[in-house]
Amino acid sequence: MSQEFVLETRGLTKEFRGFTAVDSVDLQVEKGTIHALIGPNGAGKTTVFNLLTKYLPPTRGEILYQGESITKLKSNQIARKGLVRSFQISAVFPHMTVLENVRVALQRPMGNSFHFWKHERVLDKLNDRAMELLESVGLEEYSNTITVELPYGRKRALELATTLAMEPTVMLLDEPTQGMGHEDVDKVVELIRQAAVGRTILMVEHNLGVVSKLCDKITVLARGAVLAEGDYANVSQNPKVREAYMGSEDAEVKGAH
Ligand SMILES: Nc1ncnc2c1ncn2[C@@H]1O[C@H](COP(=O)(O)OP(=O)(O)OP(=O)(O)O)[C@@H](O)[C@H]1O
Repeated sequence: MSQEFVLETRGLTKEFRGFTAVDSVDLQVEKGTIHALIGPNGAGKTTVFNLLTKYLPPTRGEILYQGESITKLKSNQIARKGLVRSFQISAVFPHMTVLENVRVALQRPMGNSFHFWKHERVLDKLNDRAMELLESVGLEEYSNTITVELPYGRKRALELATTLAMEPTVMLLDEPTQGMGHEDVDKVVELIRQAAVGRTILMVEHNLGVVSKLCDKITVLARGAVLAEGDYANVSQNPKVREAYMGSEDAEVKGAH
């Protein structure tokens, strides 16, 4: 048992009809850290995330969470154990208000999310907690806004609030700053930093500036395998990493400053 690692993969492999998208990946995520999974397009990052959150079954290998094998568990089972993925496509209900979305998320751990419309009064009791969560992501003034009307960056903040409602121990963030302008990126970086207090975060992130600011440890994937690992300074100087990113050194330098 490796207690120091809250999340670990051993020989994790995914083949799609003979094509190896994830190749014997040994990932070790230390408790209390913000860990990034980076790599060029097609490196296998999304597939690793899909394996970790059980959207896909692995071809081979093992996944351990808090020292226990979760290889055979389902998505909802691991979410209940505290391994929760955020920033998924449509993680929120667009036609509910912002507050309603958080209340629904607060109901999820209780396993009765499908009956939320029947218990309006019960849900009202959750308002305080929901407002607290909205405050924690700076959305209190948007509580009565219909979610579809939220600006993009705010929608992401709401997704973070709905994830926090599930009281995750480990949060998996899938490209949290994707498609955002500078200002929103800075806000989300700050939110992630706050959300990371007392938790562990594993994130796939293309913006290397964000990675350099936030992450304690970086695992670089290339062609499905781990190419390098370390802190940003280490990894960004690694010639193998620079080569794998071919021509994107510019982006790296720009992104980091
Ligand atoms: N369901 C699938 N069937 C076949 N091949 C797949 C499938 N999913 C992913 N792949 C292939 O596996 C490889 C890894 O893809 P993946 O999406 O995990 O990479 P990524 O690092 O997330 O890329 P990006 O940065 O572009 O999102 C790619 O070559 C992709 O075409």
